[in-house]
Amino acid sequence: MSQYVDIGNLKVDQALYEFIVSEALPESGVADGQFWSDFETLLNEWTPANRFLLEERKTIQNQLDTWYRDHSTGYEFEEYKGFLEEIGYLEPKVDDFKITSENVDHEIAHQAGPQLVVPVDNARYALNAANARFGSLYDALYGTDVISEEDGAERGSSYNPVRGEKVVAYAKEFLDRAVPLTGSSHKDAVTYKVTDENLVVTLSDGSERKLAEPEKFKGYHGLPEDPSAILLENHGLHLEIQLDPEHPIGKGDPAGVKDILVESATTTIMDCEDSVAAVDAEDKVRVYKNLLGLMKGDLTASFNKGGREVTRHLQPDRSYTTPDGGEIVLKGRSLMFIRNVGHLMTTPAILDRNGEEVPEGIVDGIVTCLLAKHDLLQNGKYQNSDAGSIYIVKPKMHGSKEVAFANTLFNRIEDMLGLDRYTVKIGVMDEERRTTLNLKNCIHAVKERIVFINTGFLDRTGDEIHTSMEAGAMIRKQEMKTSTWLHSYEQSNVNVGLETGLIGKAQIGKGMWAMPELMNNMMEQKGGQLKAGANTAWVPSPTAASLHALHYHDINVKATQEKLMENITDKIDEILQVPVAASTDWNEQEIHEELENNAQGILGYVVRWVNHGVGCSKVPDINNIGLMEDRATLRISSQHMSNWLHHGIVTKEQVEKTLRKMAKVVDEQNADDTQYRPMAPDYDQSIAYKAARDLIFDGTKQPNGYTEPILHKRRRELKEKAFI
Ligand SMILES: CC(=O)SCCNC(=O)CCNC(=O)[C@H](O)C(C)(C)COP(=O)(O)OP(=O)(O)OC[C@H]1O[C@@H](n2cnc3c(N)ncnc32)[C@H](O)[C@@H]1OP(=O)(O)O
Ligand SMILES: O=CC(=O)O
Ligand SMILES: [Mg+2]
Repeated sequence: MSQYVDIGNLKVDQALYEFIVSEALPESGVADGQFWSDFETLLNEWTPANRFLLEERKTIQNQLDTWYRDHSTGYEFEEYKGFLEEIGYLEPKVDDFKITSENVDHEIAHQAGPQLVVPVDNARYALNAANARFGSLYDALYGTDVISEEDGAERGSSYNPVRGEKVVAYAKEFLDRAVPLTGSSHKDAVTYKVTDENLVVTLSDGSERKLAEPEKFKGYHGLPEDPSAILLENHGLHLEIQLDPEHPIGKGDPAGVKDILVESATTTIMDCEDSVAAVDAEDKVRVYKNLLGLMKGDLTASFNKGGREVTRHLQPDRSYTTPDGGEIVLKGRSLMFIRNVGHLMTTPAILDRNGEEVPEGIVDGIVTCLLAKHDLLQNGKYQNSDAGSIYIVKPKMHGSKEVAFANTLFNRIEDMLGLDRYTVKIGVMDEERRTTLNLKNCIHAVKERIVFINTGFLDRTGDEIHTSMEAGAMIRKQEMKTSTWLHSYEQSNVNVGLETGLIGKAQIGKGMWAMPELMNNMMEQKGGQLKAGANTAWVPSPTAASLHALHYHDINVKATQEKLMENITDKIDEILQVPVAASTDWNEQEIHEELENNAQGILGYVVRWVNHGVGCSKVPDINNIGLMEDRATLRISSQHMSNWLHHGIVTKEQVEKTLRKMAKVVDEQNADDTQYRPMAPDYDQSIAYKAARDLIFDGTKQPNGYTEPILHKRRRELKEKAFI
């Protein structure tokens, strides 16, 4: 239960207060008294504007609901578009402009590469993510389905040499594409050595080869005639051939190659939003503590792995001898962004002068920038931003006024923390329909500090369903992925990013691969995001980052973007194609499948969120494929079920029955977890089950279809019960 400290007219939760005063403020150059008085002023000034924007969301949604109901027998597209313009949903477009963001780190401005996302409340995972700048390609291949288990290549519990051979063959074929030898293959190499500042590779027939592009050789470890590592670079990304003829793997390799390290997550998003469950000050402090540890470089996590106690720290930088005998130092860690929460929620961590919870987005903005200031002041062991910037990702904003609000907030935070103007950079999630349609205006509102746009297609799909809830029954969830609106939204995002000058200054990013176990499919499909114009795309794990990194070697992202610049067209009319089903004559089996799949995902995710405070989980779907579920995927499933219920495709009884059935399935899936509290058979006693029900039965009433109001309420209810 919260104990509050009175600071001016604010009531600040004791735990948060103590963390800020004793850990976050010292050495930040910001004085305690001034900090709290500025905090209060900022809240007084900007809470009303925040509330106003949320009211505007409601007004717009009500107008849309009414319009769709009034046009239930059909409408002309131009009439619809005219209505959207009239209510300000479609904004008048700003004149052409280019962004002017400065002091942007190389990894964002110039280097195309994977972007890893991690729930920052989990120190073990967050450290792993920050360290995922380099990863073992052999491990990523061996441990995933990229290498098939056919012909004796099963994963098994001990090392399988047949599988090992396939891994090595795959990796060397990759080397032949990324850093080819003149007229030969890395498969034929028997030694790698450095002669006259060049990489010289001897083949089994005794002949010698050089790299087809010798300048790709960047450095080495060990002696030139007997190196233990060779550093290469392709498309700006590094890879390291590790040599050790004594190593169990190196021993079996003609050239003693024991592994190939690949530069993987060039950037990482430390997530305070959809992948965490932070409902009160206690949770927020856990999130902030980890972030401070990451910014100062002293975060550690100790845990038992495979029967051994392990303590994880941040990785140091990597140093190599250059071909001419000098030194090259590479960053050992991924460049970190911090994703704040959006404008919607309030937090009980601080109460204002009226005793009301304050906007969580404002608290996140102030506190996370304060934490990141330690990086700028070089108070820690390592440097995150060499360019002196703080990178904040702002999710779930609707239209340019909301982005402008974030911009003003960041101005105020900079003033409050003694930071130069535009030190705080912003990554804008393009994940709400009103932002997609007005993206150029949104970018304009932050043109001096924007460092990315990203198609968060998961939230965006949830918003698509909720926005047009009254328009009719939506197509099936799986069909959304190939629908017109989604395809044009993705294209439009790239077009607008290119048009407003993001190349060389900011990232054009694409969304999450939400099937962490289907890495082979990822390898087949995720390169498509780069061909479509992105220079970064989200991955759910370090392993996925190492594998996705190969796409950046195979595809010349910069050339692709430049080519796409030649064909920029307006996609608004296609984006406005509402995904209402043309026909609703799905058979019983199809309806059943849709319901069960959604219900299983919802329950499987919500039970861990509400009962255990876990914000991101791998939950099996009805085909038993583990899917990454977070609040955005929950938004889709719950809104989809609400939509079908609302339009009579399914009945309340059918939904209740499905929920009860799937709750048992989820209980069984969690049977091995001793901490797990089953939902069946006392469904009415399970707070988690009730949360899942609310999300569906009250889904049409949730603000923009968001799941956080219900999740927070139910999690707090559970925490209070546990406290009593
Ligand atoms: C729509 C959106 O907003 S998407 C953004 C939000 N989503 C995310 O952030 C996804 C983050 N990913 C995750 O949380 C996890 O990968 C999950 C929940 C999907 C799967 O987690 P698990 O079932 O524990 O994964 P699994 O057992 O396969 O792997 C665990 C190992 O991988 C590591 N790992 C998994 N995901 C990550 C990650 N994102 N970052 C760093 N390490 C990770 C863990 O540290 C662990 O390794 P360790 O034992 O050495 O510490
Ligand atoms: O935040 C990402 C999304 O897809 O939503
Ligand atoms: Mg999102």
